[in-house]
This record gives sequence, C-alpha cells and structure tokens, in this order.
Amino acid sequence: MTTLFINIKELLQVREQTPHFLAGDEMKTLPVLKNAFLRIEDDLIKDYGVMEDLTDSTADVTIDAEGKTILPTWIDSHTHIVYAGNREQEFVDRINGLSYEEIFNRGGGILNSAKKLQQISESDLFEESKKRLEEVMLQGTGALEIKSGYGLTLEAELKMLRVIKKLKETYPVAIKSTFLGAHAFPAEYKDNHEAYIDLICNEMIPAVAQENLADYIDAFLETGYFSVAETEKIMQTGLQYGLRSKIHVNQFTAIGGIKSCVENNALSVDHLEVVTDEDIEVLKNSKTMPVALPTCSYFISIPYTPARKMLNAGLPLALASDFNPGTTPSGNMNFVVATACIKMKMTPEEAINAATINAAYAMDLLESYGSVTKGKKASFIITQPLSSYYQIPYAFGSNLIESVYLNGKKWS
Ligand SMILES: N=CN[C@@H](CCC(=O)O)C(=O)O
Ligand SMILES: [Zn+2]
Repeated sequence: MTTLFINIKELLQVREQTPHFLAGDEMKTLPVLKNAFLRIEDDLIKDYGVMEDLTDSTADVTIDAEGKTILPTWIDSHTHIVYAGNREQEFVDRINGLSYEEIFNRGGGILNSAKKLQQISESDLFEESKKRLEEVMLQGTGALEIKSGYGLTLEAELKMLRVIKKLKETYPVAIKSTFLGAHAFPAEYKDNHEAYIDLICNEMIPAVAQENLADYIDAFLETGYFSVAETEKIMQTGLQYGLRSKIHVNQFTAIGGIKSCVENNALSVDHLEVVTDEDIEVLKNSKTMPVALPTCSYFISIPYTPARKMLNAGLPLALASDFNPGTTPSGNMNFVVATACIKMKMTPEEAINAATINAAYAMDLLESYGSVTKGKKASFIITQPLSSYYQIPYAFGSNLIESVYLNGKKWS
C-alpha cells in the first residue's frame, strides 16, 4: 500500500544518508524541504522531494498536507514508564520544602515505588503502563527505551521486564529494554552493598539474559546510590552477557562516573545536570552519547544540563523525557524539546536533532528511525498548519500534533 503526502509546507530532518550522530556545530543544521512530498510504502519511507519534482503521483491514498509540517517521530531514549501507582504525595512534600534527597533518606523515592511495584500483579502493571505508552504515542513518540529498576528483587525486576516485553509485542513502536537492578539499595542491603551487587551480578543479570529480557544495563551512579567501583562491576558483568550500558550519572554530583562509563564503552551517559571540564574532555571523541533530561530538572528544580557549554566544546547531545513517577511524571517530548530551547538555550534545530537523530543513536536505532531517509520506518508526526517549525518549542503549551503515523499506519 502506497500513501503520498503532498504540499507539505515543511518536511523536516530529511537526510539522504544518516550521519553517525551530530556533534557541536553540526547540530545547528536541520535539513528542511519546503513545499514537499513524501511517499511511503507499507511501513517504510519510499521517496520524498519538492513538489515540482513530483512526476509520478500515483498512490493508493493521497493526503494533502497543505500548511502542515511533517517530522520524524520523537525518539525517547530514557524512560521508566513501567511503574505502579504514583508519588504525588512526595510532589507535595517537595513543595512544602523537602528535597529529593531528604525524601529518599526517609524511605521514600525509588524505595517507595519499589514497594508498590513488588505488590502489583503483572497484568495490572501492564494495564497501568500501557496507558502511559499510549499517551506518549499520541504525543508523537515513535520509539522509546524503558527501564526496570523499581523491582529491586529478582522476581519483581523480571515482572517489570516481562511487562516491557509485552508492550513491545503489542504496540507499533520500537522499544528497547534496560535492566536497572542497580537503581537503589533495598533497605535490607543498606549496610551490605556487596551482597546486593553480588545478587545483581550473580543472579539477576544471568536470569535477565537467560530470558533475553534486556538490551542494555543501567545503574544510578551517584553519591548515596552506586559508587564508581560498584557501577564498574555491573557494567563489566553486563558486557559479559552482551548488555552495553546506559548509565544514570552526574545528576547531583560529579564523582568521576562519566570517565568510568566512557572507559567501559557505555552507549550513553544520562542526566548530567552537573558536568565538569574534565567530564567534557573525556566525552570528546568518544562513542558515548550524553543525554539530557530537561523536564526532570524542571520538575524537581535542579540545574539544567549545561548544553551550551557542551555543544560549544564540540560534543553531541541527545534529549529524552525520563518519564518516571518520582522526578518526571511526563513523557511529552514536545515539552522536552521546548524546555531544552527555553531553559538550556538550545536552538530549535539543535533540540530537534537531539530528540531525533542523536536520540536514535542513544538506543541503537539510527538504521531505521530518527530521520526522513529512504528505507527508514514511516513513523512521523503531522502537525496542524504552522507558520514555521519554530512553533514547536515556541507554543510550548499547545498541542500542535494533528496526526501520528507509526510504521506506516495512522495511529491517531
Ligand atoms: N535518578 C534516578 N532515577 C530516576 C528517578 C527515580 C525516582 O525517583 O523514581 C531518574 O532518572 O530521575
Ligand atoms: Zn531515569
């Protein structure tokens, strides 16, 4: 089945060849075709060009996109959308003056979510999680990574990962799964970290690999959570089982974690609200993608990733939502892109590149997602009529999406 979209006001992120990823000044350019057409066949992009070059207008269906913008769906390379219940009480506690750290030290935070997750059935967890997935699909997300990490026991971690697998089998989005057993130390291991690291490395990772439930491995490398040495052990054990790492690091403190992640060939380092000059140096010329999560900074009022400093130093940057019950109860990538522009001073071009091309790199999906390229998946957003794509971050509170196509089919 062939569908032809004609008279597209702006067709964004059009690339004959996909770059490896975009870094520094390369991120300033967003290739745009004005007054364009786009032809898709089944689930793939077949052709595109400017209207005056459209010689063959045969198609099973033709859709007039006059005044509208078409862009690839967002790629959200860092989420925790599989969780139970919510943490709205902690939200109010923070308004009343408690910090994220104080809430965690009182047994809240990740351990609060773990308690709820351990109690919920797998089918109820699927039902709760699928609502969030359907919501972000309507908001234009066409591929996402989902982490475990609220189980913190072998059984509960496997429950989360099986739910992720079922979501993957049920919906027309690309999903990558990450094992995050090292999200926090359960209370019973508070004074015996070594035993929990052993449990992760000797029992959890082998069991996850045995059922083929994860693509990547993660840890919360942070003061008060997992040390550099503990995270290294987890990254290295993961590699033995074919799991490359994507690590939570430098959210609150810089303790040498980024260097260790780069040395252990991490695919991405995520959060980076605190970034030192040394961190920037080690990321230069590495294959590790830095990932910023600006709506986490927004929600819990912590510094934003210093994007300008990083881009000016020639680094690449990806953007993701971090959708989770504690620090970012939203997976709206339109708002992520807007927040990156408004608060991190990224230009619209840089932010869109960061949420498409570079985000696809951060979850090994560049071959099939992230740009309008022949042979890639026909997953894209059609906007309402816009004066220009600048509206996407500018009108940050408006829903500008008219429809979303996922793998060649109209989803909404
Ligand atoms: N910082 C670590 N993990 C999650 C949030 C965990 C939570 O509070 O539930 C994050 O990326 O922000
Ligand atoms: Zn996270």
